[in-house]
Amino acid sequence: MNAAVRAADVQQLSTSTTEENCIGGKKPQQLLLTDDFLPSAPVLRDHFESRFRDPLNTTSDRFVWDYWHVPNQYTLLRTPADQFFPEDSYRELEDALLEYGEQRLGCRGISPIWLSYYVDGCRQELHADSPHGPWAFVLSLTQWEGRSFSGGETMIFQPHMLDFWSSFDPAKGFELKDMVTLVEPRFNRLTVFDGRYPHGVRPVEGTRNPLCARLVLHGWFTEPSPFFDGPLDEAAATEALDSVLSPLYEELGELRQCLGTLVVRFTVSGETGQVSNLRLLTDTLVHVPSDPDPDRLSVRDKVFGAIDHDISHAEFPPCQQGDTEITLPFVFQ
Ligand SMILES: O=C(O)CCC(=O)C(=O)O
Ligand SMILES: [Fe+2]
Repeated sequence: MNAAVRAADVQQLSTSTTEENCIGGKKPQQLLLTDDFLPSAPVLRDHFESRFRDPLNTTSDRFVWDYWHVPNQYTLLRTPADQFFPEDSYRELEDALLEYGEQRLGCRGISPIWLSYYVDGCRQELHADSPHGPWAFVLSLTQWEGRSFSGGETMIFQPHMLDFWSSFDPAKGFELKDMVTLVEPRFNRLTVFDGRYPHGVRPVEGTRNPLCARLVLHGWFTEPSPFFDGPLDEAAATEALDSVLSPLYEELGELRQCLGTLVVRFTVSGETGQVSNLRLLTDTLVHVPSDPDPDRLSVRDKVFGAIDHDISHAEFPPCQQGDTEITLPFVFQ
């Protein structure tokens, strides 16, 4: 088996699973890949190269790199991307990430973006980033094809590693590829993953030249928050939503413990105020393993069922100007 994933291999969120629920998926999402993410990626790459092309040129803009070394944990060179790139190029990058976050993840913010390069000896050992936001991202500017180093893949614990014994097979050997998913940082690939899973960057070996290094932009999507896209008056919509959400939150609070973020999106008809097209945008909801529920997926089904039922029956005020899309996150912590 090839341990590296291709974009096509990555799980897509199913929009329909159990008979009673319309929303929901069998498993939480862990990894989302988008190749050819940013049209201006070559411009960013060119800018990086222009700063290193002449190693004997000592203008002050060369002195922006932090050699970040935490013994046995992190070794890489990094700089804040907003100070490194020209304003226009940086704006394009930030806008594309914000748009992706809003449309695809229901997250309205991003953390400050780092630009990091990895030459021989650089790496990130296993760690988890849960406080930073529900999704970590890595946008690669690495010339991956024809690279002169080994390593450099993002490695992410496979979910069964956090529930080791229930899937343990004593008859089978077990190697790195069976424990982690390796994602190649191909040029202009956006890798988005649930940073709560232990993850890292495999040691880069073989080049000391920044022009040949692993080069990535990275950070976190933050602020899962409700937003409204359409003509419905936000104050009126909020009032209608609140009357559904109070009992729903109470109901969800009584369920067994879950951790993660669910984001749903639905359409409110301008004509009738009724809800349709309720769907799940993202889902990282996991059942807390120490909670003694023999059927560990059932709590997810209960959550989906409650949200589905209550949101589908919400009544919004009609709005002559047309339909409104509402995005609504549920954060379980
Ligand atoms: O560069 C990567 O692939 C992962 C980066 C990461 O995990 C981090 O910056 O926390
Ligand atoms: Fe990380």
